[in-house]
Amino acid sequence: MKEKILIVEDIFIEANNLQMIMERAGYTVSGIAASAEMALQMIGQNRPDFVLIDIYLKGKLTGIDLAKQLRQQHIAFIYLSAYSTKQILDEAKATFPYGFLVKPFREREVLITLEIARYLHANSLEAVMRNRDTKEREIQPMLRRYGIIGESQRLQQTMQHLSVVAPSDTSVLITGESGTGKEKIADLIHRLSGRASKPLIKVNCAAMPAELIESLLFGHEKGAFSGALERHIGKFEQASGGSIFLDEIGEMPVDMQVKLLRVLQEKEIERIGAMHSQKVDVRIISATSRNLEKEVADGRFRMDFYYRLNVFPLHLPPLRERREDIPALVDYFLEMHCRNIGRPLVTVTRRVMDSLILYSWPGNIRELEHLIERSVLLCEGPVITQITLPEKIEYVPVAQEERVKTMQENEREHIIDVLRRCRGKIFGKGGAAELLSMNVSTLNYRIRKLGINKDELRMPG
Ligand SMILES: Nc1ncnc2c1ncn2[C@@H]1O[C@H](COP(=O)(O)OP(=O)(O)OP(=O)(O)O)[C@@H](O)[C@H]1O
Repeated sequence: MKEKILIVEDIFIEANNLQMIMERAGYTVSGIAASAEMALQMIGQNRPDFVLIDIYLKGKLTGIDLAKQLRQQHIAFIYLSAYSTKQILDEAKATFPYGFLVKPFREREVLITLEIARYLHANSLEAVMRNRDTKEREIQPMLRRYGIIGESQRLQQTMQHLSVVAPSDTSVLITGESGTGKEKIADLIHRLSGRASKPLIKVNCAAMPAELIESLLFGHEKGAFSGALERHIGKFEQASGGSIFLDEIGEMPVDMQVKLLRVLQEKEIERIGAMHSQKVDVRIISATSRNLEKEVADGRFRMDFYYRLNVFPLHLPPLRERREDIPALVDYFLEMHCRNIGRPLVTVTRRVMDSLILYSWPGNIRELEHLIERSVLLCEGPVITQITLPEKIEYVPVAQEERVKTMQENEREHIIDVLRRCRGKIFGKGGAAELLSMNVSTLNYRIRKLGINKDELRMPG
């Protein structure tokens, strides 16, 4: 059975025409709403899979207003419109529709647009992450496309939370040590939000001179202070309609925290020297490597500001707490840096990989990335046989032979063990899939993924 579709269109003949097209193609039309308000009511009673929305509607809300709400509810939508100005088109794009149909449309066009929309919706990062059954299989390539490497439970949990918050306008506070990927995650939140077509403006709060912060963030009028030779548009205005990333927010001086709090509450800014304040529509994503709760307790960070920023916290664990991600990250950076300098792929020996897994990575992923980049440049053959880790920094005090096996290594060994017992038989009675209570395709996928080959199935010795 195909999806349920709600049509939001105030011209009866057009709505009726669409309904016929949909039903002929086997879709169920769950209703026709003549306004956005009516549509919201109908969605509350009977949730559709897709909504076709006319942009210009009777009533207070436009189709674009409705779309913003649908995005928050994770319902896919396609716009219908007879004409559109550049401004309307920009606004529509910012809501990330799954399609746009220009009236008058032909049946074939409508059906193809819907097919493509169904595909996009089913394959969006968010959809994949929401569907627990497909997660195992599809989440990695999807995250990889966004340059996020790591299969550890800890990282996956953070990504799950990210997929929930990204499409909304909620303020997010990303915490984690330096180099854990906070900026990368901020990029992803913006790209997965309805604001993706608008700018993401990044501000490093630690790098701004205290006396210039206000003018850099909010802007100033010409002549507002000596040296203000021209009008300056601040970062908040530059981010209009998009997001602002306040990195190292823990470094923000207390007097500026008060001013920023007002911006968050009133959604208004005032250029220095301006007569009036003005509205801004900006989503705030902030990050810190400090423990802000401690900063609040010590009186260095305002509690009210902290709570405003921390509506949705996302934590990135340090690399030493997710060592199982190290091999995949090493391979990723090896491939990336070899490609960058146009040389054939190099690998590392098992011994080198073990030492990388054991190291404590105080600089986290950034440190690992730089080390691999350096090693690729220095390596002359196809294999890196030695990597010198910084001397001053201690190895984790676990002897090599006592190293705790990663979950992947355990899984790999367990699957090999079972396959040996079944003499390589995977499906059918007494096969490995049955013994492991896994379905055959999942087992085959894991075998490929873990790089298990036939030679390993021979009994040792
Ligand atoms: N999961 C990941 N997969 C691949 N690369 C990653 C991942 N996370 C971070 N990186 C890379 O590691 C480097 C550091 O990441 P990023 O700058 O986002 O860290 P950060 O936490 O913002 O650091 P800082 O607090 O010092 O600003 C970047 O080059 C980034 O692309």
